[in-house]
Amino acid sequence: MTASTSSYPPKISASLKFGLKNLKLSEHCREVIHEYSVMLRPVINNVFKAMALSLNLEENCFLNQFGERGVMFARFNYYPRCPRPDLVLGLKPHADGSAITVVLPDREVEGLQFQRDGQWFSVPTIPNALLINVGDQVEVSPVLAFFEIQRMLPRDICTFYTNSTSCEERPQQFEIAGLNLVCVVMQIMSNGIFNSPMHRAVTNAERDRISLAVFCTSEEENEIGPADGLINEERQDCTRKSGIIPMTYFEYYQLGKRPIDAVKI
Ligand SMILES: O=C(O)CCC(=O)C(=O)O
Ligand SMILES: [Fe+2]
Repeated sequence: MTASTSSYPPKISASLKFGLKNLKLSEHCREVIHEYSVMLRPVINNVFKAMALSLNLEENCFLNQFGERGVMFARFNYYPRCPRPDLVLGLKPHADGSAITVVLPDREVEGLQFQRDGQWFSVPTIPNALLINVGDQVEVSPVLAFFEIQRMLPRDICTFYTNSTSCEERPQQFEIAGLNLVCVVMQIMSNGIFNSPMHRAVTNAERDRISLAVFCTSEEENEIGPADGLINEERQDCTRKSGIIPMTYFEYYQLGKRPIDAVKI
């Protein structure tokens, strides 16, 4: 599997369309993804620390729950251009099930939108920036932090995108090392203070759009609970003890439900 062009997104072999289930990552792509995940770790650590400090908590309290071996899984999204974006679902409204999600949005094409007060707002493109979706503090506005990074992913990582331009075909997503049970960790660890915002992705009439979302979830065996200092007389524990949801994230997704609702008391 090789990138056949230096354009962004690159054109790829049509054979990918038939073999997504059996998709084997080339050695080089594995290395790139690994390198990217290693580079993300200090970014993630800093975000967790900043979130804790913003609540006047001990700076490692979220990080400790996330664990040394927190899990990351990557989703490559490809949204083919469509002459009637109004008729096409890009990525339907959802809240991520991760603790935090690091999104590498398309450099040039907008498409990601967040909901506030029932209205959708587009996230502007900022070249060479990562978007960290850490939920919103007052239940209405997403807190997005943009981190300039020195370099973007090498382009051939994009060989995993399908190359359909048909708007009948739903945008493709596939995961690497996906999880079946996902917990809405951040909302739980912060006892409902940071809420994961609803967001969606829309398609573009003229241009294809791509993005890479890396979902960071806590170590699988960790039991998640509100951080010390966040439960008091005014604010009781508002989630069930274990953050694990008894149904898979994607079953909720299909039903258009929010997984967090399953663990709220
Ligand atoms: O395509 C995007 O910019 C966002 C993708 C996203 O929200 C997701 O994969 O969960
Ligand atoms: Fe998302």
